[in-house]
Amino acid sequence: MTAQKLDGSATLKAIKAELTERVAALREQGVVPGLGTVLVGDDPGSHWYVGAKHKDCAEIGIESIRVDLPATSTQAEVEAAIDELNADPACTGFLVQQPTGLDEFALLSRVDPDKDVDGLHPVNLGRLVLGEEGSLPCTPLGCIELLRRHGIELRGAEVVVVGRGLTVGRPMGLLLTRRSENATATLCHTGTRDLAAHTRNADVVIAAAGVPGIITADMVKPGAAVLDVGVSRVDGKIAGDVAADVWETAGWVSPNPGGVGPMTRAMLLMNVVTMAERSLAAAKAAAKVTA
Ligand SMILES: Nc1nc2c(c(=O)[nH]1)N[C@@H](CN(C=O)c1ccc(C(=O)N[C@@H](CCC(=O)O)C(=O)O)cc1)CN2
Repeated sequence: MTAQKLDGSATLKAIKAELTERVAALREQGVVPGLGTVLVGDDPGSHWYVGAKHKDCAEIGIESIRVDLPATSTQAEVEAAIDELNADPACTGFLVQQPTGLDEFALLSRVDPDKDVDGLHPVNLGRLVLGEEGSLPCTPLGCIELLRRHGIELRGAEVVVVGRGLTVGRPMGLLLTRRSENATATLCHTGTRDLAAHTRNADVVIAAAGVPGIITADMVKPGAAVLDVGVSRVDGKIAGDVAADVWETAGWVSPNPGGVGPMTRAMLLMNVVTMAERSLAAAKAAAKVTA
C-alpha cells in the first residue's frame, strides 16, 4: 500500500482562489491589504521564503512592503524598521522573517499585536491560550487546514506532535485541543522516553523535530496520517523528519517539499486577509457608534 498525498501545493492554489475574491471585496470597500516583511541578512532560504510570500500576495491582490536589512544590522536598527511598519497605514500586517540572529523575542514583542500576521506575538499566543480571537501561527494552522481539506477527522483523534518549538509544536497542541478541533494531543520532545510507543498509537503524527528521518515506518500505525514539518538541508536538498518507508505504512503523508511549507504561506495570506476584514468590521462598528 502507498499512502495518499496530503497535497499542500494544490491546497495553496485552492486557498489563493478563495482569497482573491475576499481581497477584491475588501478593495471594493476601500481597504487595500498590504503585507510587510522585515528580512535581516543573506540566508538564501529566508530570501526564498520572503520572495515566495510577496509573489503569493501579488497573485491575489495584496500589496507588498519589503524591508531587507543587511546582516550587520543592530537590534536598534531592526526595531526602528518594525516601528515604521507599525505606523504605516499601507501596511495592514507584517512579520519579521526568522532567523534574524538577534533577540527575536524583543523583535516579536515590538510588532503591533493587531498587525502580527505570524500569530507569534506574546499577546496573540496569550489570546490562543485563553481562547480569545487573535491571529494564529501559520504553520500549525496550515497543518490543521491541510488535514481538514483532505477529509481527515481530528475530532476525538489521537494526535502526536513531535517537537516543542515555539513556532510549531507548542501552539500546535493548543490549536488541536480547541473545542473546534477536539483532538487529544500528546506533545513529544527530546525528553520523551519512548517516542515510538506514542507515535504507534497515533491517528495523526505531526513531525516537527527538525531531525531528518526521525519518523520511520515501524513507528507509524497502519493508515495513520503523517505530516512532515521538519526542514533540514542535507547535501543542499530539503530533508524532512519523515523517512521514505513511512509511505508504505501510513494512509496519508504530506510530502516535503510540497506539503506543510506551501500551507504555511497559505495561512499567512489567510491571516493578512482575515485581519484586514476584522479591522474593517471594527471601523464600521465604531462609525455606527459615533453616528
Ligand atoms: N517569521 C517567520 N519566519 C519563519 C517561519 C514563519 O512562519 N514565520 N517559518 C519558516 C519558514 N517559512 C516561512 O517563513 C516557510 C517555509 C517553507 C515554505 C515553502 O513553501 N517551502 C517549499 C519549499 C521551498 C524550498 O524549495 O526551499 C515547500 O515546502 O514546498 C514557505 C515558508 C522559518 N521562518
